[in-house]
Parts: sequence; C-alpha cells; structure tokens
Amino acid sequence: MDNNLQQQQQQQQQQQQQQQQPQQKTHPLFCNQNLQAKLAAIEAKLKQGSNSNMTITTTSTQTNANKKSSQQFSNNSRNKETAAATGSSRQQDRCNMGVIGRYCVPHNSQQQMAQPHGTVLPLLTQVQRVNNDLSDKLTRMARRNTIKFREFAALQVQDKNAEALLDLHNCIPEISQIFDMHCRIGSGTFSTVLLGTLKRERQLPEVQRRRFAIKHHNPTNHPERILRELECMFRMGGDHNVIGINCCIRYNENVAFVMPFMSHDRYHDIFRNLSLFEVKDYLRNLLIALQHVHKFNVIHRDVKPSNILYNRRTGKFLLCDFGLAQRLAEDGRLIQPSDLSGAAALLHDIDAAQQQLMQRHDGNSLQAENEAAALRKRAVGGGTTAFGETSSSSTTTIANSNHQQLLTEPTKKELATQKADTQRLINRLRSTNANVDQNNYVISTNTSRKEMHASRAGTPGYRPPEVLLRYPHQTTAVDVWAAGVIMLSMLSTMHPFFKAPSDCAALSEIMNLFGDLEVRKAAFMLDRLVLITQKVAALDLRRVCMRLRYAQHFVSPEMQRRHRRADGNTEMCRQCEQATFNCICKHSSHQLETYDGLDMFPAHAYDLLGRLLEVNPQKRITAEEALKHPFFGDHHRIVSGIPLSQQIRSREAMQTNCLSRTLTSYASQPNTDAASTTLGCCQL
Ligand SMILES: Nc1ncnc2c1ncn2[C@@H]1O[C@H](COP(=O)(O)OP(=O)(O)OP(=O)(O)O)[C@@H](O)[C@H]1O
Repeated sequence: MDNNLQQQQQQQQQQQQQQQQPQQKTHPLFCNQNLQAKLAAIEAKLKQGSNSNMTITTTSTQTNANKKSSQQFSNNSRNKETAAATGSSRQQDRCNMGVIGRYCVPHNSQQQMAQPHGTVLPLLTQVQRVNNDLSDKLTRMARRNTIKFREFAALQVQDKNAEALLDLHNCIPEISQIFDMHCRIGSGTFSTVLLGTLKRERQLPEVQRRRFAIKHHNPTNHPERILRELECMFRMGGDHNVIGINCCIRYNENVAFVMPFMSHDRYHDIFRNLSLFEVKDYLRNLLIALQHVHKFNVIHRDVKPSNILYNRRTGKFLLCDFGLAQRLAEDGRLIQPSDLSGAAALLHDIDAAQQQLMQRHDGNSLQAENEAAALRKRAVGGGTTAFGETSSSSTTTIANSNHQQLLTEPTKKELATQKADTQRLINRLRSTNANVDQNNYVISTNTSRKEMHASRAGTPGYRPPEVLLRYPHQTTAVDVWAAGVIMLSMLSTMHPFFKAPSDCAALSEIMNLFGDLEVRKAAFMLDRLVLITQKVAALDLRRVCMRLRYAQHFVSPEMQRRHRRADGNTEMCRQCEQATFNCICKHSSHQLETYDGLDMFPAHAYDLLGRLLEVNPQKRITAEEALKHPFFGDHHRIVSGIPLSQQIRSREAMQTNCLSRTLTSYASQPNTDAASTTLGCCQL
C-alpha cells in the first residue's frame, strides 16, 4: 500500500512539474530522464532569476505573472546595499544570456524588443556588451596574430641567417678560422653579405673590434662578374666614397670579398623625410663617387639606393656593388673584363692615380678628413649632444604641420577623392600601350647592317633612355641618369619612381614624364626612330614633384572648393588629367595655383634634376659638372662622426656671427639708419 501511495505521489509530482514547466523539445542527446529533469529544474531556476532580476532595471514594466515574485525580490534587495544590486544586475546579464563559446547572446531578445521603452535599455546594454566582447576578442585575436606573424618572421630571419652562415662555412671552411661570423646583413641577386669580426680580436672590447662585411658570391655567378667587381674595388675603392676591399678569399668555385662594414640607413626608411641639407649631402656624395669612378672610364651601371650605403647620423656615404661595372676604352668601346688587368688598364690607372692626387683638395680629401678629425676633437671637448638626425628634418615637419594646420581635416570622402586624384596622376605616369611587343620593340630598319650589341645591364627603373633604345655606344652618362632618378624619388617622395615591368614600358614611363617629342628627338640623335600611337605632353618636373610630395595641399578640399565651377565640377586639363589650377604640364596655359613658400627645395634643385635627367645622353650633365651646379653652391659637407644637428647648429652660429659682424660694421659707419642696415643684410 505504502509503495502504491509513494508511486502515486511521485507520479502526481511529476505531472505537476510537467504542468509547471513549458513543453521542451528533447534533444536526442538528452534522452536520459534524470538529465532531462535536471535541465528542467535548472531552466526553471534561470527563469525565476531572470524575471526577478528584471525588476532591478525596469520597475515600471512588470508583467502580472512575475509581479509578485519580483516584489518579493525587490523587498529583499531594498534591504541590501546598492553594490549588491549592481552585482545582481551582472548576474541578471549572465542569466539572460545563452552562452555560445565565450560570447553571451540574449535568449529573450525578441521578447525584450517587444517590451516598452524601459526594458529596451538592458537589451541595448547587452548588445553593447556583446559588441564590446566581440571587438575585445577581435583585438586580442589580431594582437595574437601579429605576435605570431612577428615570431614567424623572426624565425624566418633566424633561419635565413643560420642558413647563410652555414652555407658560407660549408663553402669556404677556412673563413671560420679567421672570422667570427655573426649574422646576415644583406642579400641581393648575386650574393649574400654577412657581418664578421676577426677571431684574433676577440679579447678586445666590443667597440674596438673591427667589423667586416663579407660578401659571399653565389657559386652560379659568372667569374667575369666577380673579377670585374674585384678589379673595380681594388683599383678605385677606399677613396672618394667608393667602397674598398680588404681581401678576397677563394675556395674552389666559391669566392668571398672581405670589405669594411658600414652601418647604414635603409633608403626605404628615410627617403620621405630627408631634409634639404641631407638631400644635398646625399647627392653631392653620390656625385663625388661617380666623378671618381668615371675618371677611370668605368660605368658603374647599377647606381640605385640599395647599392649606396648612407648613414644619416654620421653623414658617411659609400657606393658599393660593382658587379655590373663596365670599362670604356678611349675610343668609347666597351673593354671586356678580361682586358681589365692588361697594360692599357694599368696605364689608365697611373693617370687616374695622378689625377686623384691633384684632386685631394676637394671636399672628400685628406685635408677634409683632417678638418673632420679636428672638428671631432672639438665636438668631444664640447660634449656631444643627443642624436640629432631629426633636427633638420623636424624643421621640415614643423613647416609642413604649420601648413597642415591651415587646412581643415578632410573627411573620409575627401580623402578618398584626394587618393584617387593622386592615383590618376601615377597611372598617367605609368600608362603604356598594351599592344606593343615588349620583347621586340626595337627593330632595325636596315637589314643589311650587322646587328650591334647594346648592353642593357642595370636595374629596371634606373635604366636611361639610351639603354632602353638599345644604343650600343653607352657612356658614363648612364650613371648620371640613375643619380637623377634617385634625386627624383627624393624630391617627389615616390620610390621607386619608375617601376615599369619591361624596358618598353620603362620607355613609355619616361615619355609620360618628358613628353614624346623629347624622347623622339633624343632617339633621332641616337639613330633611332620611335613610333608612337599617341602624343604625350611633357610635364613640369617641379610641379610633378610638388604635386606628389605635398599631395594634401594640392588636392585639399578647400582648394577644390575654391576652384569649383558653378555646376559643381572642376575643370580638368586634358593633357595631364589634373584640375586646371593644378595643371602640371610643362607648357601650361591655365591659371595655376603657385603654392608659394610651400616647397622646401629651391628652384636650383629642379634645374639640376632636369640636367641629370636629360633625355639625350649627349647633352646630359656629367658628374663633375653637376658638382659645380649652384644647387651645391652654399653646401657644406657633412663631417662624419659628428651628429648632424651639431653641425647644423655650428654652421648657423657661424652664419649669425658673420651677420652680426656685418651689422656691427654697418652700425659703426656714420649716418647709418635702420633702412640702410636692412638693405645691407638683404644684400648679404
Ligand atoms: N660594406 C658593407 N657594409 C654594410 N652593408 C653592406 C656592405 N656591403 C653590402 N652591404 C649590404 O648588403 C646588400 C647587398 O650587397 P650588394 O648590393 O653588394 O649585393 P648584390 O648581390 O650585388 O645585390 P644586388 O642584387 O642588389 O645588386 C646591400 O644592399 C647592403 O645592405
């Protein structure tokens, strides 16, 4: 009987529970009765909790069903501290959410949305919290990915380092007996360069140990190329900003050059914010190196920023990588590398050496080195200042930021328009005819003449028109063009400036900048006939550089608004595809915005640029002539070993001294009034 009674009671309880609980769809996984019961109990508790908790935030909008329980809860909670209420509100949040992974999603969001204003608030906060959670999670994921990526990149670098070190050790085992090899400092198409120190200097303090750059040539390199490079460095290096060589080690087919190591800045990191002073110094040093190389009748052929070691802090400069260098005979013929060590070459070297001695009075001479040493001593005496590379560039930045302050912040849309506008210009510079046969675009019209070989050695983007036109009698003007391209990238802050995928496209790029007429005229002088499908107007170098360098001013919304026509459009130049007030055509008939005072480069800079980038190689300025250009007129060489800021300060101090001396002399003269003094200063 008892058992029957108990069973009946249990059944009744179960029925009651089932009536109280809403019908649940049972998941096939939860077929266990106990589990179902537990789940039902938990859900009932959750419901209770959620209903009662709602009262904390929404007192006015309770439903009748939960009013009683909520009142009970309110009474209880009223006796508690506010802190407890906030705690329970957090609990409510937890209760109202279904947890998916680590994110909380409201179960009854639809119910809540349907409720009047008061209940929408917690929903919004919940949504916000979910949003915050999500964005937190995304940030964390992005951070984790970045760290992973960095670790991966570092691992890759380590791998490459280890690989390069092992490779050198395996290929030239003797090198490990002389040098401690540290890491890989650079690699190119033809070699890997590693940092090494002498084993016998191990006991010396770190700063006193000499550092060497060990260039391990790829075994596949043509021996002629290696010989050529060795010859050039041996004969011309170690002077006039040209890298020298300490020794050369060969083991079977493997060759390594040991050169002095020079710490340098990556051009990619500095070209955007070089000051006028630094640009001048860089170019002057480059031209000194080229002048020196060209005196030996050698064309470097691979002048480009990655072959120039420039230390911005110390002002040190070295031209390296003579792997593509070529020697010219007196008659202009290219001497083959095997002739380099011949008698003619030797005679030429003697001449060159004599010339070198005569030239020792220029900026990079021994005298200059002595001056540098003296200055260095003075600097040590006066106490060195903090690293000052930013001083000159910061003036530029300040000037720029002042300009920027004048302009209001552009909106996203305006920024997009600006970007599109600049891109249009870059596209115009890069445009090329897709129908031309890229590999066979220079064809001889005279079939009877023997086909001539024209060297095209060099890096794409730095090849001059004569190389692209397959002119066989190339001269040292090839390097001068490359120096011009570097200057162009500095003045326009666009690097690489020319980046055509083929020689034919490269010629189009040159034509897009200098106009078809210039190129066709130069080609005619080189016995070439250029056929074009479309005429292109020449652009003004200064305005192109300024347009790219100061893009935010040229295409600022204010400027656009000022020049907008009544119909809301801006008039465009058909030739350069820029707004007429920003026309960059060389012979523009439009009324132009002059942007006075904006440019940090003087007119001289663009004049020199035009001469370095003269399309006709026969008319192109030489390195020697370029060094006499007024652009370098008032330039003082950066002295290595002294912070740039200190050098600029001392020069400014010298100028101020000179000025004050002049003013004093004017003041000491009788009847000197303010106006005449000012006139004197201006004339200075
Ligand atoms: N003496 C040096 N001191 C410091 N770094 C150097 C030195 N020589 C070369 N490097 C570094 O090694 C890199 C590659 O050197 P180099 O240009 O001589 O090799 P490459 O194989 O001929 O290169 P590319 O294929 O670009 O012509 C340089 O860009 C430079 O960063």
